[in-house]
Amino acid sequence: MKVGIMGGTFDPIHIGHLLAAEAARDSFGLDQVWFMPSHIPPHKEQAGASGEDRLGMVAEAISDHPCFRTLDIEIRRGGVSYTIDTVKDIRSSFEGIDFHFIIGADMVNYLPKWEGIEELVGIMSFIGVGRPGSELDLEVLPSYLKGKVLLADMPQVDISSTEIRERLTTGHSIRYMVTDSVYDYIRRRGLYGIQPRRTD
Ligand SMILES: Nc1ncnc2c1ncn2[C@@H]1O[C@H](COP(=O)(O)OP(=O)(O)OP(=O)(O)O)[C@@H](O)[C@H]1O
Ligand SMILES: O=C(O)c1ccc[n+]([C@@H]2O[C@H](COP(=O)([O-])O)[C@@H](O)[C@H]2O)c1
Repeated sequence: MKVGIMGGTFDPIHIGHLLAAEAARDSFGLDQVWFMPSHIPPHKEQAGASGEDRLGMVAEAISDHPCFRTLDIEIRRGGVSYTIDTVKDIRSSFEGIDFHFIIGADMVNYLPKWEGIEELVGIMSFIGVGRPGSELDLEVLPSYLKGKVLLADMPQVDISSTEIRERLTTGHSIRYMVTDSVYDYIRRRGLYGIQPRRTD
């Protein structure tokens, strides 16, 4: 079985994440994609929403896709979510699965700085997708990453969780940047500084 892992902070999950996962699934015939929110993201500020809410939003966003699942291993483990630790854990729990880690172009360029990256590429490959604002040039990657990053075509969307949080705190619409179900979750829970309110 071929599984893509879509790791992220998902603060909140948006359509860029969903398109990336679907492009990877479609391009490489993945049987499933597991969405895995980090607890504390490495090399980035701690998320604004709790792990429970970020996992809840992910579950809402992917509920209608037959091949998408959530994976709460990093939220449960706590601490800083280094991918090398996670991959070693899941490798022993899910023997025989061929794992591919899905990342946007910004993360492809950042791969050489990942903890234990040389060991990590010996365990699994990466699927990279384009993202506006980040040049995707595999030629500039160090030799140990050559052939380890496969590319999936996706319609590029210039959306980030940062922009969504900023729009919410300044009272602007985020409709269509996230699924309706995520929008409802944010309103129901009063996340990112908005007043909680019923959505029914
Ligand atoms: N619009 C997008 N297009 C393609 N890939 C994306 C897009 N947004 C995020 N990704 C990728 O999804 C993964 C998880 O991203 P993350 O949850 O940090 O979202 P983000 O929008 O980059 O968040 P933030 O703005 O808070 O930094 C990363 O590999 C990232 O490159
Ligand atoms: O292990 C690392 O050193 C590492 C460094 C940067 C990012 N990652 C992982 O890459 C995924 C996307 O990261 P982010 O910061 O865009 O949410 C997420 O699963 C992170 O845990 C992992």
